[in-house]
Amino acid sequence: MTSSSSPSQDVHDMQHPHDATGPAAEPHAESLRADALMEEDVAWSHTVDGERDGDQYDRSERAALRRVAGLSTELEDVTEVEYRQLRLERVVLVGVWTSGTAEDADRSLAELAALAETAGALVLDGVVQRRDKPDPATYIGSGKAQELYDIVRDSGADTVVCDGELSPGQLIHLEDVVKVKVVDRTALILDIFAQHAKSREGKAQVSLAQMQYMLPRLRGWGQSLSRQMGGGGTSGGGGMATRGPGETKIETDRRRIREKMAKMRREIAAMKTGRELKRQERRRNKVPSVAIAGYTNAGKSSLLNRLTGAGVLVENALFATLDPTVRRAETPSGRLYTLADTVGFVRHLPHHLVEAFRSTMEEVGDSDLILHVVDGAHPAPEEQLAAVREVIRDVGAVNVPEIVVVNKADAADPLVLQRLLRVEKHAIAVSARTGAGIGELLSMIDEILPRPEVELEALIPYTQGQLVARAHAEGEVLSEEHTAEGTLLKVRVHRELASELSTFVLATS
Ligand SMILES: Nc1nc2c(ncn2[C@@H]2O[C@H](COP(=O)(O)OP(=O)(O)OP(=O)(O)O)[C@@H](O)[C@H]2O)c(=O)[nH]1
Ligand SMILES: [Mg+2]
Repeated sequence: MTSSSSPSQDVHDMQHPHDATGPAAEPHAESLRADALMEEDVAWSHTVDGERDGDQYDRSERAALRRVAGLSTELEDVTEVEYRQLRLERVVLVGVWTSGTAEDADRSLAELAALAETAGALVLDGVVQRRDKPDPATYIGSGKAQELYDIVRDSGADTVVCDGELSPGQLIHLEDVVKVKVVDRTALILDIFAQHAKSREGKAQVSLAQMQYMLPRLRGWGQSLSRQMGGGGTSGGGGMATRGPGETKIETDRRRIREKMAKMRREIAAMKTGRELKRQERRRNKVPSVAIAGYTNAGKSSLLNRLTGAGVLVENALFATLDPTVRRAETPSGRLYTLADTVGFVRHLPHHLVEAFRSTMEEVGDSDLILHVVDGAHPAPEEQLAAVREVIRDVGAVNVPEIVVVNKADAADPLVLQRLLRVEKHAIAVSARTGAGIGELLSMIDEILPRPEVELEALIPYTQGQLVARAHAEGEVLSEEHTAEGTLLKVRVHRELASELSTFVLATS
């Protein structure tokens, strides 16, 4: 699998948000290789019309579904009720700029805008206030909050999104001033994650993180909840002040949420065991693993597609990928390895999510090599590199070798590329889109991946064909000759396989 077949990296530059109804958009999951190694994967999906594949259909479908308001009145669905409420439509962004340059502040707000758009919102306006620290009561100062109210009223926004994590009190107070819903960056990211998670485990993790986030804020948002459940009557319009009889109800809700969280944790632990077993299986087979990590939207999935020809969802949206995808790949010298796509990083990833997605991160920490993808065309690639490394360090993946893959070389400023390549030891500029640099990247991977430690020569009888197959799959075949007595192999293998081959070995070196 080299760069020869690479479907549709570009399709998502064309916007086709909610129109996935035509026959061309049908998911075409074609099981090309049901490899035991990759059992945990969904079937490889292949692009049929050069434009869309199953995953992408999925994504459009998810986006379309999101707009259907299906509010349940069951308490079991408490998180769903609350989070459906979070469906953003027309938003105004607000940030507090405490340190750094004005450009830093603008960039941070631009990223918030991208996040909001990814969540399906229309961004109407954005304001930044310079302050030493956020106002303890209303996040931005009270004068600014009034101005914000004017902007909200004039623009017809229905939501304010703050560029930070706000305390429950700050959310309530600011809502009282601006008279529309106020959400913070954390809630926004959780919302995006909730929209994108696909696997059972991913969904469970996100919903656990949402509950964790919600628990201390239940009082504020609880009003809509009691409205949902109390058969109406208590709602008092704008503010969040009406509590009264809901107070004890909130207590009950809290308890039920805690119980649900405990149950969820147990379920997640069980799912984790299953995944862990598969990972061990791969490790036992000594298949080296490569993890693709990097800032969100850097082009990780595009790179995976380019390297393996897998039809993974690529989208110009943040957090398009939320479930770890593992594919098999082969080095130019014919060695097999696994290549894992991972969830993107973002600055100030909500803490609950770092916890929740520790599993993906563990995959990164556990790998033999990290391909750290960075968007060379981004205005501040160094910042992205640093932000990602912080998380990698957080999960203890410090001793894994890393290749910095500076992607989007086709669109990047050559000077920026030069600068990055000079600073980073193991770095290469590539374009997942055009394929430039991919050949060299493959050779670099080949060089760095650990090699099996035993080199031997064996004459394997034709009745033992499965051993020859394993030598190819798990080892590195240096030469192969078909003689009258059997297959003469010069091969480099790991110890276990070496001992299984021992009866046929002619020479070891
Ligand atoms: N110009 C250019 N654009 C690219 C290249 N690689 C990827 N892109 C675009 O960058 C956007 C993001 O690509 P993805 O592969 O989805 O990025 P990702 O890192 O997987 O993103 P998340 O899963 O959302 O974290 C898409 O619009 C791609 O078409 C490249 O080499 N050149
Ligand atoms: Mg992706």
